[in-house]
Amino acid sequence: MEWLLSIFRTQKQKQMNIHFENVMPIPLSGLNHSSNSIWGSKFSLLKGQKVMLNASSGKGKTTFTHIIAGIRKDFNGRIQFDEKEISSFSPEVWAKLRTEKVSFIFQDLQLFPKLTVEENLILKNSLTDTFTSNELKQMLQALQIEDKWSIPCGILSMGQQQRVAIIRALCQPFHWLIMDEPFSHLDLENTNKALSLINQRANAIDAGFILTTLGENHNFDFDRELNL
Ligand SMILES: Nc1ncnc2c1ncn2[C@@H]1O[C@H](COP(=O)(O)OP(=O)(O)OP(=O)(O)O)[C@@H](O)[C@H]1O
Repeated sequence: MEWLLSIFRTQKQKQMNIHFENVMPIPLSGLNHSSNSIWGSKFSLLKGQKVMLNASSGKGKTTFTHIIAGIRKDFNGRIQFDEKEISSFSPEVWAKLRTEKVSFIFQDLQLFPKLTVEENLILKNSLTDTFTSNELKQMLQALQIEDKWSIPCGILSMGQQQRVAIIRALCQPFHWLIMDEPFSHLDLENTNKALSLINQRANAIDAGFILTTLGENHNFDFDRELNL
């Protein structure tokens, strides 16, 4: 790793595993899937693993992330967070999970466009008081957008917005960080910096992450590669 940010406090947590059994989204169930596709198969993602899900457009990357986020329930099969089946979770359980255990970067980012970078970050960070203002600024600096602190997110470039969304997703405790094509508007240098930041934060808290991509090269040694 080329640089290290010193703000990430080491925090050991009892992390969770994710188990998949014969998961098949209903809209994709009539299609042919390759023999190494995760759809319809049985596998587990173990705590702390760094996972890449690589598939071409339309294969179901977003569907996969939305199913894990509890946003979509139109699938057959079972998914368990440790021994608990996610289809049984109430909205309250999902809300607690999303604050404390699973963080997401959705493809459409879901930033508040009229709010500044600072306001977008503080809104999320204040739920768990994970970082100080100064630490947030250091993360912006690490991703070369420190001059955007007071700028409304809606007028940033897409690549700048992606970097804000990445930092925002780090502003909570998590066992897993799920990211749907988070670097699609970033050049290689910024992709490497962002992935390094994510990895440092994940390592500090023993967390894992799942990153979907369209097959771009990442200068990173993933523990596991999944296909659709
Ligand atoms: N609710 C739905 N009803 C019917 N078909 C759907 C539904 N949601 C997704 N699909 C279909 O499932 C397929 C996978 O969509 P998805 O958005 O998950 O792909 P993706 O791999 O993320 O694509 P991209 O890389 O272009 O973002 C597409 O053919 C899409 O039209």
